[in-house]
Amino acid sequence: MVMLGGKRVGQIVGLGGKGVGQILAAVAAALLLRLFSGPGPALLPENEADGDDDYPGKDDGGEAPVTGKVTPVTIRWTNITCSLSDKSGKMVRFLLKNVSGEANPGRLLAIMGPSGSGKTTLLNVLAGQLTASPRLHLSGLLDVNGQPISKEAFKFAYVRQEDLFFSQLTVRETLSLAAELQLSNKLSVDEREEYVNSLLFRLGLVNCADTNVGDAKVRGVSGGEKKRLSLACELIASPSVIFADEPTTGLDAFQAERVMETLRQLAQDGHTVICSIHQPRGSVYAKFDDIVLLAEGALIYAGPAREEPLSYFSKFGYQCPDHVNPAEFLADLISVDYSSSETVYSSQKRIDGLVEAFAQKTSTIIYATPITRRDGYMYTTKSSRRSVATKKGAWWRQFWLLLKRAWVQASRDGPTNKVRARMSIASALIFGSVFWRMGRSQTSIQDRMGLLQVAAINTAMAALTKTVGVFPKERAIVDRERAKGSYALGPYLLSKLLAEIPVGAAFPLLFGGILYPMAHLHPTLSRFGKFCGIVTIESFAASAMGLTVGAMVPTTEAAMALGPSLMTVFIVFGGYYVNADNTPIIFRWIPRVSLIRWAFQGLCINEFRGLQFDHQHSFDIQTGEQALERLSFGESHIRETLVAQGRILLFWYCTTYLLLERNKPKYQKLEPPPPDQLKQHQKIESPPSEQPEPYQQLEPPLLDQIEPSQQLESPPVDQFQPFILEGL
Ligand SMILES: Nc1ncnc2c1ncn2[C@@H]1O[C@H](COP(=O)(O)OP(=O)(O)OP(=O)(O)O)[C@@H](O)[C@H]1O
Repeated sequence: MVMLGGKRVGQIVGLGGKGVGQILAAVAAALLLRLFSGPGPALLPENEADGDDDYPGKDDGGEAPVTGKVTPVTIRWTNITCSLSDKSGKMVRFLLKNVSGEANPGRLLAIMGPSGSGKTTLLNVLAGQLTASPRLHLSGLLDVNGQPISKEAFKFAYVRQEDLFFSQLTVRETLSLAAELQLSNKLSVDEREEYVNSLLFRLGLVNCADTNVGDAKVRGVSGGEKKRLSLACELIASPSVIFADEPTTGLDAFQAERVMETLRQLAQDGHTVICSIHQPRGSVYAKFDDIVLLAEGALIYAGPAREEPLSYFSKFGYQCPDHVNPAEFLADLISVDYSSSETVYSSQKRIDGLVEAFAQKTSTIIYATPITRRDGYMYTTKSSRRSVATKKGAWWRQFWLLLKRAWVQASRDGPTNKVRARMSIASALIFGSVFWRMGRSQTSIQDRMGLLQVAAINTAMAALTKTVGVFPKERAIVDRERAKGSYALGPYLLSKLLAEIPVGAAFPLLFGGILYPMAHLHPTLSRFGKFCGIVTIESFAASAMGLTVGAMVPTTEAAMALGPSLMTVFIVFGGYYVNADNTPIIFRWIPRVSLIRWAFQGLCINEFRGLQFDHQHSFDIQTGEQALERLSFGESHIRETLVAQGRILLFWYCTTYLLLERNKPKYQKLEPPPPDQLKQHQKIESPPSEQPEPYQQLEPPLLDQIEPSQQLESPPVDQFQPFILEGL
């Protein structure tokens, strides 16, 4: 039995006591989705779909590292160039220009630079996470422990700027679930719990462990705690390298410091930590071991942090005044000052000079340690990001875990559920008042049709807007988790479908339960039951359509615009405004796929069949069957409309599946650098040195020490002294 947070999933989802019918339906749906999702992970690259992980000692029968152990990884990047072209293929600008550097285990490297300087781009390139675009061209070399690698060749964690979580789960539940999904059967329940506790402790999350993560609607943990939770989730698989994109953004100084301290400690534990950061305060800067300074995509400095960059720039006459935060000094030094045309010119000249100066010595990266080749320790592409989905039984295991999460998220989301309940009650009361206790007069026929049409529209719109409002955000989380190989798409979609049934059914039932007696619709219990069944299925079909819309477009705003527009088309062809028999041939297919039309048709058949109306003239409608004839619904049955709605629901679910599968994140390929740069690279790499040399002492600055007020003026480029680091 799957355990999480001390509760049995079977109990939580409440499937056990709901009867065989639900279970059979669940199994049938599972098999269907299983058919679509195939046996393995839905997202992993093909070359990862077979074989076992490679890890040191595997050949000796050793165990794969699971938790806690960190394999040291040195990453070196050389001549990374990223350019952007326009639609015609003409290159328009460089995002990164010949950037080289190195990150070592046990050290915290900060990529610093002004906004738009290329920090995130570089971080993404190093993590192999630069989103693919036909307009981007990326070249360069990336080595891991001295070996050229392709993507995903080492265990890495990527903590992104936005922290995305399921808001209704507590910190502990979030971490436990991530551990269960990622560690699969590698640890026993007790070991896993212990590991989660140790992570909570290590990242200072013990105090908020049982607090909901929260979101914009309901306050949960603080921004800093969220960031540390992101880190904790990423640390589960014991990554060698941790990438963090602007981890302090949006945090107050205290929280920012705590997050950076966590990163520093992780570096001290043996991880290679690389983060991008805009302008840290002095105490944060003091935590960095190495820094890379970027301006407009070009390298201005790469090497040890703290005093070294200050002494490096002082040799060009840029002296950091006493008691000034070095990070601020460096930020000012490499930023363009837009206050006037003169300052723009002079600051740009200064930056160009510094870029030029560093480029002249770029073959001499001034790191303290050389890369040591770990022979016989060849990383392969089958690394940490293997999915548990390839293991036997993993599909069902993922399904139950995700079902539990989806249920917790749906059932605990009090604010959303309250709003939905209020809206259902309010609209039922309004419609019930407008169509209060309809009689059997001739005019009541039109009223009945009008009411059934607005009931169908209201139900569909409520379900659609709820789904498009939340799904794009959830999709971002799921995309990230799937990119890590945590689970396949099939179990996710099926668990979501099943978990949302009880909550999703509650609102149309509430709506029907109030409206039906108020409007005095066909007063038999079985008709009332069928009315509720029709609107409930319609609500699920509209939700499924909302999922497709959410999977189709990138943002909630776009989904909010597209979803209702699409629904309007289905409303027009919903059977009330345009008679099915009068629909132009080219539009005949629309009523067939309109969930509004099938719901309306089902509701009309349910309401009118067997009803007698008061009549005075021979041309009056006397029976409900005659009314149905006028709508061209005379021949059909409720079962037919339910089957049609079921088909529509299935269609939207399958389309969602295919879209999610197709729109999975794709990353830009790193091409080898052009031959001239490659030659340069080979020159740097060979012969490998025995011992690193400290970089050669720079010539004394040609410029006299300048006054602090003049410090950020640019010295003439030709006066820069190139300096050579030998021995790499
Ligand atoms: N896919 C892309 N298409 C077009 N432009 C891009 C793309 N990716 C990045 N850029 C541009 O490249 C530049 C560098 O972006 P990047 O996000 O790396 O900067 P940054 O230093 O991280 O900035 P910030 O500190 O503001 O986050 C920006 O001008 C950005 O607009």
